[in-house]
Amino acid sequence: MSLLRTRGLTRRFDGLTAVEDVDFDLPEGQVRALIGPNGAGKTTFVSMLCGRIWPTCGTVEFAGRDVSALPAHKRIALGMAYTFQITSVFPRLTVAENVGLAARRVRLEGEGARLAQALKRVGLGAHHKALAGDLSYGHQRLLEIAMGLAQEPRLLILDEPTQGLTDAEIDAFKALVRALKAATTILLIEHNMSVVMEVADRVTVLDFGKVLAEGPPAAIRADRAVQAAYLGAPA
Ligand SMILES: Nc1ncnc2c1ncn2[C@@H]1O[C@H](COP(=O)(O)OP(=O)(O)OP(=O)(O)O)[C@@H](O)[C@H]1O
Repeated sequence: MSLLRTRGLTRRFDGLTAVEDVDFDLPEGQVRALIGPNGAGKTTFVSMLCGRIWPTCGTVEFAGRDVSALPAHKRIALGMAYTFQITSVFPRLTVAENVGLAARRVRLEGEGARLAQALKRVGLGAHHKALAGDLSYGHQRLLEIAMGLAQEPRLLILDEPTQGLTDAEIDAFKALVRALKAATTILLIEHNMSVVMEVADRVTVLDFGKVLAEGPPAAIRADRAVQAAYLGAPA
């Protein structure tokens, strides 16, 4: 059974259709990469999954339930966690306080061991007392992932998690995704193809708001239509 499913998901902004009629199925336990050229509709699509923006039409189902009309905090309570380019990090709180706040959003008590574990998993264990705003950009990205993990989600949605990370941090991120895989379904928007090739079970390609291709990473990389979309040329 799909943990996440959309049918006919569409979003228009004024005259522009950012996401058009997307049917998407993500089985439990899978790591799925969502890729596509700039402006393809990736962030708009995942924003509708999370309830950050409303679709123009279409449905989102999560864990067998139609969540299309649920606001974001109710989807989080059902087990959907997401990161959107450090938008949820409070810079004047400590790293530990940020993770504790994230856990309490799903009414999980911020009990020390679990929160420490979330920080350790992303390699920030030694930084728990630091002010979040004093962390490097890459560390703030990792903190946001720890905040998601502290919610013990069934589905973790990551919007460009490796953007701004150093090579060493990217390697740590790849290891983290492999380690999480047994317990958490992951959907990640990713521009770095080495990350996609190494961690994704399957890849969905969006282009002009529509699904252009879906399949295993190696097949997607070899797909002429996908290559053409990135070059902006017809296949
Ligand atoms: N709030 C908005 N108002 C108007 N147009 C928008 C809005 N948000 C997104 N768009 C447009 O929708 C299209 C898809 O944007 P989106 O950010 O979802 O693409 P993306 O694939 O995530 O791009 P990128 O890889 O550059 O982040 C773009 O043409 C964008 O300009």
